[in-house]
Amino acid sequence: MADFSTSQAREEFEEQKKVVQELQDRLAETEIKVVEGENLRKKLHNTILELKGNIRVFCRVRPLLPDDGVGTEKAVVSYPTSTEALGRGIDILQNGQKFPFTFDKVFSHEASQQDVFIEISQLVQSALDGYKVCIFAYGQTGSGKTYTMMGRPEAPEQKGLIPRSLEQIFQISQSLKCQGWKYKMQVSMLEIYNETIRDLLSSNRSSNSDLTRTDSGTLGKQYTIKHDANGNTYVSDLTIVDVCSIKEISSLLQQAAQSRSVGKTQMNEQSSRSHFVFTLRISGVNEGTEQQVQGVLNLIDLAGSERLSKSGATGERLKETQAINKSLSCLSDVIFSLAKKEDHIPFRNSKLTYLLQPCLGGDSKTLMFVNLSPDSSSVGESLCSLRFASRVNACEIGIPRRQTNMRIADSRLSCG
Ligand SMILES: Nc1ncnc2c1ncn2[C@@H]1O[C@H](COP(=O)(O)OP(=O)(O)OP(=O)(O)O)[C@@H](O)[C@H]1O
Repeated sequence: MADFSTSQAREEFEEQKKVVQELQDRLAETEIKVVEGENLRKKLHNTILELKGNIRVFCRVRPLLPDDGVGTEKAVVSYPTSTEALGRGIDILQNGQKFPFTFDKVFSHEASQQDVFIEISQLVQSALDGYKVCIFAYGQTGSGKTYTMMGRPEAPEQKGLIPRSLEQIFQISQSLKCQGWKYKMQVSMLEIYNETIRDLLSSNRSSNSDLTRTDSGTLGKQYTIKHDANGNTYVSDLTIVDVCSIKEISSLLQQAAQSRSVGKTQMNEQSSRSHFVFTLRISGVNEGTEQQVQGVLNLIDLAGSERLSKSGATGERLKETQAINKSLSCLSDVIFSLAKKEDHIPFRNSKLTYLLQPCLGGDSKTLMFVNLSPDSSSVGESLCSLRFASRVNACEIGIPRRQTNMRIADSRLSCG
């Protein structure tokens, strides 16, 4: 009797074990399918957006910082969990009222630099395939634009999108060598400060910060923005440096960081008061197939978008804030005109919009980050930024075009 019940129990146990194993296998299969499904969703989503020609918008909320002050930690930001809005929605609470927004992607304060980079790495890679790519960060002072774009280069896991993108580009260009591809890379870096372009890689810039704050760039240099028929942008007299390695770019980034104007406002100790534009031009030639590609990667850290009343700026700082507000309001004029499909788009109204013309009005793949501070005292600014970002997201700028041709056809054309 005892033997019978033991063997029955063993059989039941074996049966249960089989069921558990089957369930585990099915779970593993489903998990793989979910990952595959998510990858497919991302790919289709990207394709749809490319076909629609919209500017993509990613939103990123930074963590609360000790400097944010006591009483500002009240939760004003939340993330909807519904299937449609998961990972794409953000709700802002102001005076008991909830304001919902949806973007292509929303990163909470928990997102790491790597999490953010994974989402843009495909876009970065397309610069190597011959596309013009433009990524810019918009948001109030201290909301995490520079952290997102540059990060803290001294800590590897906190490196931002610029160093990560460049590392990826160099890695992939190396691995494409065996397929016959050779790439030439050129870097330029500029800032727009009080409506004046400054060359951040010029070797003969004045080191006197007061002088450089008020002069019109490096002496005798014009820095005129020009667009050619292919939608490529050039800035006259701007230093362009050939680069062969990530190490070379890193030292150029350091040089540029030292040259950047930084000032103090009530909102951020080390507030960057200028728009920073990093440009990498990529020319690729395939020795085997004679194919040529020309891509551009523009990475832009805009100056803080806070309103005058909040920044507490006076004197020189007030002038800067007014200039920043002017160029950012020109940017929003351009965005609104594009959204309304007006015949005339006022690109020429500011240096920033004229420089960005091919990214905003042309055939680039453009992505905007809207950065937010999570503290309750920033809720008004956050709403302004999110409303602007929603308009940007709705803008159709055209279908991205790849700049590629055959070397033979090219040389015939130039001979003829
Ligand atoms: N995701 C994040 N994780 C950790 N710290 C962050 C994050 N985002 C921003 N910070 C920190 O918050 C502070 C302000 O960020 P940051 O300087 O990037 O703001 P900003 O928007 O670029 O300001 P500005 O307009 O003055 O350039 C910095 O100390 C930065 O290191």
